[in-house]
Amino acid sequence: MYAMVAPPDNDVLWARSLNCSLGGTPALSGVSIGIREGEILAVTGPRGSGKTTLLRCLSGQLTPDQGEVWFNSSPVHTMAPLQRERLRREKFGWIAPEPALVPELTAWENAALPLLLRGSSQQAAKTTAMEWLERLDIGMCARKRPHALLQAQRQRISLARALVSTPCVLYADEPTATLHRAEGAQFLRTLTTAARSHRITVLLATSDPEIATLADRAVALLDGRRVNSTGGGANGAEGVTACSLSV
Ligand SMILES: Nc1ncnc2c1ncn2[C@@H]1O[C@H](COP(=O)(O)OP(=O)(O)OP(=O)(O)O)[C@@H](O)[C@H]1O
Repeated sequence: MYAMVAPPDNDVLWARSLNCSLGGTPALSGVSIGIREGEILAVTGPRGSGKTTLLRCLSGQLTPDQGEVWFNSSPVHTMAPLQRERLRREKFGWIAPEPALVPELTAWENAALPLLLRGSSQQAAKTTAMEWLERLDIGMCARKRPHALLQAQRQRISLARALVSTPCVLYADEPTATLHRAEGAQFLRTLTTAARSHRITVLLATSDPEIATLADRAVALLDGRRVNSTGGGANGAEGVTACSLSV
């Protein structure tokens, strides 16, 4: 008999024995993971190792074939689709490898979208979006449309859009994949600093071991399974430095 066990109290996200097949391919096989509140956790592994699938299962975008996903004390794996959608909208932020912005909207309008969709007034949404653009060093781009911006600026706008409603958890799926190395490093410092100063938990999927060192801890995947972790930022030393910055 399979007994359902509640997750540990100090884990904001917790998953047990996730199995997930996509188009007949086993993308995750028996993956268990716990993420503490405020932690920046890197999920590492080569292309096709299951990082995106794990983030999608943990964020309720994908229901695993087997296994449990808990967010605080709520079982995500048994939620109805509408409940999961509300959870994603209200508690989670997502940033993808490509900055998928609405081309007709300005930078601040793109960043404000989650607030407008939640019913915030135009003025309140604009004020908050502008604050986030300033914090992420792209205040000067606020009135420009995506086509007039550099890729690194566009990706910062998608970061502002992901953070504008101060989510509990930010899922960042290879967020620097389309940026040059130096831009990517700067972007990640901004992301981790903003997350730490607002106590936002981060799940950062990356195939780059160097990027994983910015995290507090790293878990590694290979062929859809957990393998020995490859480190993460020296017991949070990076975090201590970043916390002193005022983003
Ligand atoms: N929509 C899909 N249909 C069929 N197979 C898929 C689909 N999406 C992913 N897969 C397969 O599932 C496995 C895990 O893919 P996933 O995208 O989670 O890995 P990843 O580590 O995030 O890789 P990448 O860095 O390339 O995104 C791979 O074998 C991949 O080919």
